[in-house]
Amino acid sequence: MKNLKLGIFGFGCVGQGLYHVLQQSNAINSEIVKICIKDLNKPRPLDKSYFTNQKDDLLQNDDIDVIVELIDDAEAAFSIVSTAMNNGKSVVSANKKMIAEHMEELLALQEKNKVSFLYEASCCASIPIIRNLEEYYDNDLLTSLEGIFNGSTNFILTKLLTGGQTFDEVLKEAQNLGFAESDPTLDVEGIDPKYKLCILLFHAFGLIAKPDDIFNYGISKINTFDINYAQRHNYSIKLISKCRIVDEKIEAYCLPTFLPNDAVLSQTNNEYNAVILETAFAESQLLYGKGAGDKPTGSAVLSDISALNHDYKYEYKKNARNHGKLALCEDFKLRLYVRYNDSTPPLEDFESIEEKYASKQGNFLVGTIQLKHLKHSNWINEASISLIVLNN
Ligand SMILES: NC(=O)C1=CN([C@@H]2O[C@H](COP(=O)(O)OP(=O)(O)OC[C@H]3O[C@@H](n4cnc5c(N)ncnc54)[C@H](OP(=O)(O)O)[C@@H]3O)[C@@H](O)[C@H]2O)C=CC1
Ligand SMILES: N[C@@H](CC=O)C(=O)O
Repeated sequence: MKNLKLGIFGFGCVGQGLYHVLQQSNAINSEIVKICIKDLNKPRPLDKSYFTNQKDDLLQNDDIDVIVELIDDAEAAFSIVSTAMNNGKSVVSANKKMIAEHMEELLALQEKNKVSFLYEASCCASIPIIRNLEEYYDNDLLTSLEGIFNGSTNFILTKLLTGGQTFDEVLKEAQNLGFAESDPTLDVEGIDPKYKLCILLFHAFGLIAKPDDIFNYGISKINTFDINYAQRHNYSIKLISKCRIVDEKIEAYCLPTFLPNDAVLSQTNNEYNAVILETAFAESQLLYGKGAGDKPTGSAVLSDISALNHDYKYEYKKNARNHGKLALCEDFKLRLYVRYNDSTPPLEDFESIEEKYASKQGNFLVGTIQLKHLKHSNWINEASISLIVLNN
């Protein structure tokens, strides 16, 4: 077995999680050579000699074979990862924003430099979804992939539905536990799970989608009125990311969704994530595990480092096979609950309205709308509007 020499960028939640996991695992032979962080004055649980704030101490260091990128700044991460690959080093990353925004450049860098770039931890943290999509679901029978791809929002929704705490209190708890992004807007507005959806869409179907092309709506406007609606109907509320192939087109979105309490995804609580895959013959399959947190995420990073010991690379076979054949589409229907306090949303945007309710506490309608009308409307951004998908 090789003795991999690691240069780690970032020693926050995930960096420290990886350190603990590496200490406790004897499955791989690796050594941390240096750790690059921003602030040299922060107290650290390791000897000072490990740390530097000079990226070239790692990137230009011939003793380092593998760069492990675990920082919270996507643009700095892209520069680090690009330089590392151009210097012939393999890279492991957990940075979904950077990967979703730069997928094409990252593919070219791997190709040009003949290095490996692995990022299992970027999607649903501890759930081994990317390598499964690459290896096990390497066929044309996968038709859809959906699930809960964000630990912080699932933690918040679980606590809000249980009652007793405000949105801000639960968000703070998710931040203290290390689940939330440094900018938690990425979590609560459904942007972080959309980045993950872009990555998984690529590994599932070979389509590179830009984050801006996929519609997302967050959970920040969900209030007691919506929670009461869910409880009256025996529903949970989950932030669902979904993509599926219909007639060589891909329908994809990330939206809060009411689900019956006995649905599999309703049983996925707190920081747990779940992915449901639909295939032609195996039918429905479920992957479940912690979607955020130090050691669960560190464990996925460890698995990538271990894969490098065996010279593992993603082959992106579906990209080669489906290149140019599939495209995102926006003309599909959603059954939607819309809660509003002030003015009624423009009813002409809807194909049909099946229920309209008004009271002193709040108003809602249930209707069917095409994604293209929803995505391009302005009224959905009003502070008093909340959107939640209702499954049939
Ligand atoms: N937290 C989680 O549960 C998960 C996080 N991720 C992803 O992992 C990555 C890291 O997240 P997390 O550990 O939570 O973040 P933290 O905020 O806890 O830690 C970030 C670390 O990055 C360092 N850093 C920031 N910018 C630079 C830079 N330019 N050069 C060197 N070091 C830098 C910081 O240094 P300093 O210590 O000096 O401030 C800090 O050590 C992110 O991309 C995140 O999206 C993925 C899955 C799960
Ligand atoms: N902020 C993210 C961390 C893991 O990707 C989340 O809450 O899921």
